[in-house]
Amino acid sequence: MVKTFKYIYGLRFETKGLENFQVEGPCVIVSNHQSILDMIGLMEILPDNCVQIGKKELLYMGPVGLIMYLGGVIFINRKSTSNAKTVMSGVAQTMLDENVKVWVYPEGTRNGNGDLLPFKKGAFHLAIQAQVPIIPVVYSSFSSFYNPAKKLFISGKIRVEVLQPIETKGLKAEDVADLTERCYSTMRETFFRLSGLASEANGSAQSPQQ
Ligand SMILES: CCCCCCCCCCCCCCCCC(=O)SCCNC(=O)CCNC(=O)[C@H](O)C(C)(C)COP(=O)(O)OP(=O)(O)OC[C@H]1O[C@@H](n2cnc3c(N)ncnc32)[C@H](O)[C@@H]1OP(=O)(O)O
Ligand SMILES: CCCCCCCC/C=C\CCCCCCCC(=O)OC[C@@H](O)COP(=O)(O)O
Repeated sequence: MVKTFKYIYGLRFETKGLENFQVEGPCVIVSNHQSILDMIGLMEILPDNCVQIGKKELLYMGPVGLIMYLGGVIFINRKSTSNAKTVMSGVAQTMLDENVKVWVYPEGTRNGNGDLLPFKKGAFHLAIQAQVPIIPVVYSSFSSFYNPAKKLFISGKIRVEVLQPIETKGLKAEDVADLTERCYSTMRETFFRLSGLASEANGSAQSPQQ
């Protein structure tokens, strides 16, 4: 149902690389998060047996929270790193036992400023703990058709690219920072390419540590 909202809002999706989802077994999918419109983009390409990590406040959104709960969304408390870590280490085991893919928005919040925020590390810890590949997914910028500050919301096209899986076999906790950085720079480059933006337009690249 959420997927069909694209017709109401006049959104078109142009998707590339869906074959990259055909990995054996579970994986961690990471993607950029600009707005609630991402829920339409999520449903457009959602693979089977895939659950998302969401902030726990969403659980209290009435029927929407209930649907998410029944759909298997994993809720974390972002205000408590230790809670989020505990929940996510349980997820590593479950995804292996039950062969599920986990979708994480590594920016940790919505961000429509025409760039990617530095990535949080949870998704990368999760992939390394479970020793499963990471599949990055990038959605082009919505700014040409959707900008709440300018009261702009017209029809538009979203380019989506599912990138090649990044293996984590043999990586350890000390490799998380490097893995995060690699994913971030690949996704940021892809974001600018898909959005038709020059990377310099938004200042120099920030490393996830900054
Ligand atoms: C009307 C129709 C209705 C229909 C409805 C149906 C709708 C269905 C929709 C589907 C639902 C979709 C839901 C989407 C929801 C989207 C969201 O909510 S996005 C927001 C929530 N998501 C996230 O925040 C995920 C990304 N965040 C992280 O991964 C974070 O790392 C964190 C796990 C939350 C922790 O964050 P924070 O406390 O800010 O800490 P960090 O700086 O990242 O890390 C601190 C420190 O801890 C280390 N660390 C982090 N994780 C781990 C771990 N798992 N194990 C071990 N260590 C970990 C990290 O390395 C840092 O240490 P360092 O020394 O600095 O490296
Ligand atoms: C004018 C725009 C209207 C767009 C409507 C699009 C249709 C939306 C489809 C389904 C609605 C229900 C899904 C609700 C899930 C909300 C997920 C979400 O985007 O949560 C925000 C969270 O990630 C980050 O939170 P913050 O940015 O830190 O706070």
